[in-house]
Amino acid sequence: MNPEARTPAATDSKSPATSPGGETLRLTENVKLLLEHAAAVAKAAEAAAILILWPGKADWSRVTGLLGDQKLIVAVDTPAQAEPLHNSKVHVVITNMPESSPQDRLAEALVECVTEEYVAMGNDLVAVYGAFDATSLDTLSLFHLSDYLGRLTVRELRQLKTDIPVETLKLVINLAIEIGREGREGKPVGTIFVIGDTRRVLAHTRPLGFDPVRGYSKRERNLFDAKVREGIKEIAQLDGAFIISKDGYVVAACRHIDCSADGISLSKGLGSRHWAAAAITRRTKAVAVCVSQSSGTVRVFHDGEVRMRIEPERKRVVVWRDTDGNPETAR
Ligand SMILES: Nc1ncnc2c1ncn2[C@@H]1O[C@H](COP(=O)(O)OP(=O)(O)OP(=O)(O)O)[C@@H](O)[C@H]1O
Repeated sequence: MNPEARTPAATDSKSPATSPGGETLRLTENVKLLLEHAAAVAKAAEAAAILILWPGKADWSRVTGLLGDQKLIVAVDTPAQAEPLHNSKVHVVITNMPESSPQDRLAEALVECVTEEYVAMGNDLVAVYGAFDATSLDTLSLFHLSDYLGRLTVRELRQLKTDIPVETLKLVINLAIEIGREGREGKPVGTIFVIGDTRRVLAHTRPLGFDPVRGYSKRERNLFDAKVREGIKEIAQLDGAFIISKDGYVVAACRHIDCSADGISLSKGLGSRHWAAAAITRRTKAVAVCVSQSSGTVRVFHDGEVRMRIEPERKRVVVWRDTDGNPETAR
């Protein structure tokens, strides 16, 4: 049956009724058809779950009835909207982006589904959301999560508005993720990579002692070479930051960043390494990639702000907004 063949006004009189932001989802004939089709697609694709992007109220027991035995995840926009769902059988993710487009909220919800471990990166997932009509559900999509989230990561990198090639950013971020996950000889390692605008970056930093990459040829400092990356993992145990050119060469290592943190606000709990990473990207056009020694988390800074956050066990799962907690003002 074609859902489009039904009129949008064909409502189910037994359904409660409101829409996103507090109203109730009306289980119209079209919405019921969409949900039944979502269940059929999920079954055929062996999807791990069905995600419904609906921040308002709904009769979730009726919705789950329409979905059969499929796992249901509901994406809401705020913790307050999640509250009434806590005692129900549905899983909940919070986007924290009530003002954003349905597509951006969906992208965030997909990341949260993996981050909350409701589904795995290798799974397929069916999403139902209101792409065209925010007051209802009108669209059904099937995602292979690892492909989709990988593409989103690149899209997010492209949005950084920097002249640093995405390939260099990806390379350094992947290296940072590996350092955060593996550490060195069983010990956690933290470090900073400052990429691009190298002349100005060098002017805002000073050597902490001897520079372990000094005297090496350009070829021996090329991060696109796997052997060079292995060497950098060794040096990452030392204090200070790596300075990387936009084409992926290590220009200097073990540099102390001397930058004022004026005008910067970061989440509570982030220490001097992260403040230094934020500050250098506010004073220059560089992008900084910071690995936390205490958690293994990788954060990407640009223009003084956290633009991406990657948790250690969840390679390629990116949280775009810094949701560590309440922002702390510059100190
Ligand atoms: N301005 C700086 N430039 C370069 N490296 C720095 C700077 N400030 C701190 N670091 C490095 O960060 C290390 C850890 O500092 P701190 O614990 O305050 O940072 P943090 O942000 O909490 O990071 P982590 O999560 O890695 O502990 C220091 O020992 C030093 O090696």
